[in-house]
Amino acid sequence: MIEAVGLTKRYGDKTAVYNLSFQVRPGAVTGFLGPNGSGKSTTMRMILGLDNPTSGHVTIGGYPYRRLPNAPRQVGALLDAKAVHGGRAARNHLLSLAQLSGIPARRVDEVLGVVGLQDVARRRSKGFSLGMGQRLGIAAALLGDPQVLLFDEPVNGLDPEGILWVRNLMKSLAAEGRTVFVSSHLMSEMALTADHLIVIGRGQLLSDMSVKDFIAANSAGFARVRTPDTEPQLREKLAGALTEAGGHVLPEQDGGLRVTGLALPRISDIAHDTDVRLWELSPHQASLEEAYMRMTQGAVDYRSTVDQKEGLQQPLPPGAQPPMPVPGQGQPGWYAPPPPPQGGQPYAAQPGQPGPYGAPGAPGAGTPNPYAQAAPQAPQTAPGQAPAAPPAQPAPPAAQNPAQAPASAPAATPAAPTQPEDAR
Ligand SMILES: Nc1ncnc2c1ncn2[C@@H]1O[C@H](COP(=O)(O)OP(=O)(O)OP(=O)(O)O)[C@@H](O)[C@H]1O
Repeated sequence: MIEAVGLTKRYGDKTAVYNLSFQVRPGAVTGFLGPNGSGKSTTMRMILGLDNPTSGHVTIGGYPYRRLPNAPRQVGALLDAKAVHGGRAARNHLLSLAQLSGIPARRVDEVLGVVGLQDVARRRSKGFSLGMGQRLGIAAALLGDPQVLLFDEPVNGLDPEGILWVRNLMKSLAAEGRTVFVSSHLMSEMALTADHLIVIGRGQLLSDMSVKDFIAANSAGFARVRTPDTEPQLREKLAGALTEAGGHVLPEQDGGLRVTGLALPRISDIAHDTDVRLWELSPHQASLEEAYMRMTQGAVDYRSTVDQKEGLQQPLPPGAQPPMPVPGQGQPGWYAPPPPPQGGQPYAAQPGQPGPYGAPGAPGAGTPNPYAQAAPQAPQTAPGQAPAAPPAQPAPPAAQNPAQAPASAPAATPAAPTQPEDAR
């Protein structure tokens, strides 16, 4: 098991990871998610003893990595697939790692077979494609047949066959009782691979729960309703009746309606009572991607301005803040994001009403939220709005202790060594 307690890492005045506590348990694939720059790699490096925490600690099986007896046999890691000597043949690269850890040469050939590189084992890795490099990094991680495995973006650059292979590999490693901790930005892939999720934003814990619970906590099911295309007035009639009955109705691009707050049989009864025929009435559950986007929306540091224009970012009413995640909690009652509107802002909330996606006010209202992004153009005092956001950077509660300044390059190196960030 990996256990982090109050893990904090500062680089000068930049807080990369702040007060992070979590456990990664054996027998499951635990996904590690967060927007760009949220501190995933920094956390992994601290787990592997490549960076020293500014405060807090992290252990593997009860030991800090550097004090683990025979660490390369217990922990395997893929942090940066490019961190290999390109002039060396793949097999020689693995052989040198094996020799350093007292691992027999036959294991090198075994792992080359496992990752499918046996035919190119004698080729120099500098000629490898991105995907072949990833496979070599995974082979290095598997070399010591370790109980604990960390993978930072393992499917990066892999083709669909390779992605499927990694998915099955992760699952089978976990099924053997190993601890598998894997970061990824590919939500659809994580939904298929991970059992449990740890989500961070701006270095802090946003969520620690099963994939199923994460989706349930950060989204709500909705019903899709379609009335006959040939009679648009029926759609308006039904939308009015559903709203009157307490439903929350959003138009969809194809002319359908997205309804929350009413059970399917009730929607059917209302349609019947108002004399509206239905062409569709179907239940829907948000995807992991939708739930993740909703959870992390307030903790994204780098966002394209084009995304907003194209509707890839959810539209908000003028002046409103993005929904604010609450560390360690889900956000019950949030609905799956609606499709991008066809121009205009059809979902604008009325002052004093819940947000356009059914968010019942700002989650965690009254609690300072370190993740909310400042929206400089937003007026802060209009009624019915989320409260003003605190500064974008998480504010450290205490001044940094000079005695705990970031350490210099560590001596220990995991199975797939990387250049320690501190040493750069
Ligand atoms: N050696 C360093 N010196 C200064 N700042 C650093 C250093 N390493 C990381 N950071 C900063 O710490 C923050 C977290 O970076 P990190 O690489 O851990 O994020 P990440 O979640 O892995 O991002 P990505 O998903 O883009 O890989 C970033 O703001 C980054 O710029």
